Parts: sequence; structure tokens; C-alpha cells
Amino acid sequence: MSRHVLQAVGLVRRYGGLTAVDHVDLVAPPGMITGLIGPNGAGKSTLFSLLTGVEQPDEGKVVLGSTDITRMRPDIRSRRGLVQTFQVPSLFPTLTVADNLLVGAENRRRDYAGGLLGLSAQGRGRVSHSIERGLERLGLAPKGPVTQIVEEVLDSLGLSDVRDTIAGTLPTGALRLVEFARALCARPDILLLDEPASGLDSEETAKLSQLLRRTAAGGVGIVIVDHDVDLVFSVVDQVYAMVGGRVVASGDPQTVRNDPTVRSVYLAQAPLAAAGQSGEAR
Ligand SMILES: Nc1ncnc2c1ncn2[C@@H]1O[C@H](COP(=O)(O)OP(=O)(O)OP(=O)(O)O)[C@@H](O)[C@H]1O
Repeated sequence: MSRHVLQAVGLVRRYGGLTAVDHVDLVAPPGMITGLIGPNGAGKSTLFSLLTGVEQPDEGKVVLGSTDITRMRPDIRSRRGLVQTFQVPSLFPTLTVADNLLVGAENRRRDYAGGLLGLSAQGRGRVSHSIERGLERLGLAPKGPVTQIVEEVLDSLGLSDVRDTIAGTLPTGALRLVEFARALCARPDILLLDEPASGLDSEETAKLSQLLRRTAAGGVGIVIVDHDVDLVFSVVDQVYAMVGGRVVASGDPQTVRNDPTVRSVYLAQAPLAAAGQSGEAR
């Protein structure tokens, strides 16, 4: 399956007199992990919100593949393959793990079915299940029954044992994994991960790191914002470093780590040794 590249082009977001995101260009290709770092107030969260669609830019655009998605709502972006996970897991606490994953899988398929029927983006969300079942019978559904996708993801993430567990009863580490699994069930082109390591212990963070690499190797593009600089530098293929709303350095982790501006910013807050010690800022 060919997946889409995500691009930010000249994004600007102002709050009154403050320019939180100042003419930012970013390219997040499929199959690669892209990290966003910067000290507090650098504009990372605002840029992330512009990519997800939670915020609208004052200037510039967000493009997924060849489609300008700047004015699309987050849920519509999600159905088109730009899927996000949240700092606080947004699962349905009273549903089982498997049912939470089904919600993720159904969400994406509805847009696919609507696209075949020529419905508007909004109309796609309202396509009835009977039409979807019909498409499935005709062999036009993308990958067979959604339950199959759910079972595959449960299996590949080692979650089969908790498939019937009520999500709200799981500890933080497991919840984050289920949130990630649900995002995968939506068959993303690009996954936007906001603080995925928050609340995880070092063992869980190491597992997350492996999982991110495996997911990218499968062709999914990942954009990650996390305060854990060690995690970001160790897992990403490319990094964008922001200061004062602007991208001050970008490229492979080693290049960005050694950039004089990045070093001076991080050294002012916490040591960022070439060997890769962690800093407080992200
Ligand atoms: N809704 C808002 N209204 C006014 N100013 C805002 C708003 N959101 C963010 N800002 C300001 O924009 C700037 C960038 O904030 P942002 O949260 O994007 O930075 P950040 O890099 O994510 O910081 P942190 O690591 O502390 O979360 C900051 O000066 C912040 O105070």
C-alpha cells in the first residue's frame, strides 16, 4: 500500500502579538520517524495541533499526499490516514480492549466506503453499516472484515491476553499500548504521537521504542513529540528542533544534536552531551 507524506508549508500561528509557530516547513515521509524537540514554549504543541487540525494556521498549509487538509477537522484527517494518539489515552473505559480497537478500525473504513460512493468528507462518516457490509461482500472493502485487522494488531502487539479486558481497568503502560493499537487499526499513513512515553517506566519506554521502529519499518510515518529527549534522539530518523516558534535545526539526530544553537539552548536548561544524556526540555 502506498502511503502519503505529510507536509507543513510555511505554517504560522499567532496568539495576539506572540507568534507561537513562525513560518515552519516540515516533511514527515512514510516509513520514517520524525521527532520534534525544543525547550518549553518553543511552539511544539502548537505545531502539533496545526498538524492534527485542532488549531488552524494564520498562514501556510498542511498537505497529506497531494491533498490540502488545512481546513479539515481532526476526525476527517483521521479517516484520511492522519491518525493521532493523545497525551491522556482517549479510550472508551467501559469497553473491552478489542471493542476499543474495533472503533478505530471502523472509523477509517467508513471513509473508504464513502469515498467509493463519492460522498463528501462529512457524508462519509454517515455511511450505513449495511452499505459497508455490501461493499465487503463485493470484495471492495480494503482488507476484509475489520475484526481481522483487530485480531492481527492484538496479536502483533502481544495484547491478545487482554482482548476481553475492560480498558478502564488497565494500568497506564498497557493503556498507552492499547491506544497505540487502536491507532494502528485505523491503518494510518501517518501517526502523530503526543508524549507517548509519558507515564511509562524505562522498560515500557524501551518496548515503545522497539514498537515505533517496527511500525515505521512497516511503512507508517510517525511524528513524535516527547519530553524524553533520549527517546526522541534514539528512535527518530530525523529531528526538527524549534526555538521561539521557528525551526532552528533539522536533519538526522547526530547533526541536530551537534548543532550549535541546539546545544546552547539545551545546555542552558540541562546537559545534552554528545553521548546522549537526557535533558528536561524536549
Ligand atoms: N492558546 C494560547 N493562547 C495564547 N498563547 C498560547 C496559547 N497556546 C500556546 N501559547 C503560547 O505559544 C507559545 C508556544 O507554546 P507551545 O505550547 O506550543 O510550546 P511547547 O514547545 O509545546 O512548550 P511545552 O514544552 O512547555 O509544552 C508559548 O509562548 C505559549 O505560551
